[in-house]
Amino acid sequence: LSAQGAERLMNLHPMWQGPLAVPGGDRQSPIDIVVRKSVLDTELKPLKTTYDPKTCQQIWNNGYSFLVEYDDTTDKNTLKGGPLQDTFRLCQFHFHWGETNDWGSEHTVDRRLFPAELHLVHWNADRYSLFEEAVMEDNGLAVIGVFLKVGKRHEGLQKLVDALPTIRHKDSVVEFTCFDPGCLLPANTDDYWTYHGSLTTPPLTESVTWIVMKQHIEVSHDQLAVFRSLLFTSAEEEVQKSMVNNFRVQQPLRGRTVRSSFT
Ligand SMILES: COc1ccc(C[C@H]2SC(=O)NC2=O)c(OC)c1
Ligand SMILES: [Zn+2]
Repeated sequence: LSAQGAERLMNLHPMWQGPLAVPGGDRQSPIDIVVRKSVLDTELKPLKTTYDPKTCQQIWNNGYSFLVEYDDTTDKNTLKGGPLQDTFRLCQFHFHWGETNDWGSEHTVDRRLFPAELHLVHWNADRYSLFEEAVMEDNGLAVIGVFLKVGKRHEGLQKLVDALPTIRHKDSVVEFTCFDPGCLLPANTDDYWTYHGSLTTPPLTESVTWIVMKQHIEVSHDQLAVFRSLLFTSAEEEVQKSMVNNFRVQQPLRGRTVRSSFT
């Protein structure tokens, strides 16, 4: 199925579109990254991430995806460098995936779809005191995107996969501790694309500096199948809907430049 096919399919799920036109929406996400149109920026620094697994708190199903949340009241989990001037704090990570391995990512690279995409969400702790404030500001958030491919089993992911059956329904939460989000980053984090965009779910605010890794990570078919066993619906609802295709379709570039840290 082509990206267009996935797009047609996506339009069956209006909830993922959110308002089609966002007021002044000229920096919406996700986008297709056209590699040959990206511009090398030699000023881009390597990413610097410091994550403390002990600050992992809980994993929960929010009815869109599942989130792993961290204590972001101190500077224990930080993202610096790359395109960023300030220090950003990790607050959560989550994924987007398809109903089959043929699609599922939000960003595409030369129209190539991946089966899933990881988002590590950070907020600008130098300028704001709360995530909720930063979400509304144009330099408020930095999200690292990592593509997933189906291949060998990801040992570090298994602890998270084993917790998913305990949060099958929307709004279920369980304690989740000692998880190092760094284990989900690819070996090479020096090569990435970066551009200014938005949240990919409502409220779609244009507050995100996107950092999309060139190198993907691999997970097994069975691990990804467990993602698809989650449900969009809460326990009370009579019709249960499996949590799949929770991605937004690519948005117009509107003249933006995608910079690359590599040639
Ligand atoms: C009210 O604040 C919000 C709302 C939604 C999201 C999640 C979106 S944004 C992304 O990258 N992927 C997603 O699914 C968020 O994340 C920073 C922040
Ligand atoms: Zn996301």
